[in-house]
Amino acid sequence: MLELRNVVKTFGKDVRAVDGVTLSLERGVVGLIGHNGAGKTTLMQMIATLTRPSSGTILFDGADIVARPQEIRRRLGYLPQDFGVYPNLSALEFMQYFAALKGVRDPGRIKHLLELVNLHEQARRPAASFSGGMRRRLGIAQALLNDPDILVVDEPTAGLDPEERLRFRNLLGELGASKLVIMSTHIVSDVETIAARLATMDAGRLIACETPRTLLAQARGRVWSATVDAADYEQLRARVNVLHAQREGAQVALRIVHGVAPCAGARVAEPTLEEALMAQRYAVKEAA
Ligand SMILES: Nc1ncnc2c1ncn2[C@@H]1O[C@H](COP(=O)(O)OP(=O)(O)OP(=O)(O)O)[C@@H](O)[C@H]1O
Repeated sequence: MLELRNVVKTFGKDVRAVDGVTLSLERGVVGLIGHNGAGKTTLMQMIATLTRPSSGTILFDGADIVARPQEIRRRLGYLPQDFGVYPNLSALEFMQYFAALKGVRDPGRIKHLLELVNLHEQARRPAASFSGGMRRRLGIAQALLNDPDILVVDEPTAGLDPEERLRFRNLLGELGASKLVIMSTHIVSDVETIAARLATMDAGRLIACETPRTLLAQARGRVWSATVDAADYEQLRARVNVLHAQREGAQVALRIVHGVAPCAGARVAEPTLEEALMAQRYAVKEAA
């Protein structure tokens, strides 16, 4: 469906925001994970045809989207990181406004989408009174007006409370059954139950794009739990990658990623997905 071949985006002489990304994506939710500045937004903006690659190719169902951006625009929904609503418009008016801009004439579609994002009961309230989560759900509803095949959402869960997060996650998971949904986030738990694949980026590069199952399998045997004396902790920390440390009186309970047992008494632990991603990051760094 979507194919990126050696995509590069540079800003000025020094910044390689996206550095040679090659990636092939089909239907389902893809979580795009990376630290601040990893290149997620730039990559998504190129897919959304809001900025052009400096080099490389992006194909959507075989069509080059740089040469023919309309091929993907017709079938794309995009929710930018800094999505804003018009405070004086109600949710219904907002949707009517965007439906008119996008040439969507079916009023039933607006009703359906407001129900889908669970805003139908607040449809006549001005958006100024909406919470962050409600605003973002309205953003998803407008991105779905044209019934897109590909939905690109840039950090939609930032600043949401746990309940809104869960609601949003479930909504994107449902949409992933019939569409390619690309969602960037810093927070692994936002995508771990819904993502078919996790694409990790670091300094513009794609580290890997794997299923959660593969990531966990790769990390198995490399994540350890251990409890050490606080006095030994500093020394150990200088030698191995510590994922988590919790002080318990004179001792420290640790989760560690390491190829072999990191210290006496360490036990192999079942990795969480977040730990598996960190283990992958360390493995790439060590190989470099
Ligand atoms: N218009 C621009 N001009 C110059 N540099 C830019 C521009 N846009 C992005 N960058 C730089 O490119 C790099 C990647 O930025 P990008 O916003 O894509 O990262 P990100 O992973 O989305 O980060 P965040 O999680 O903070 O949104 C950063 O070093 C950023 O400063």
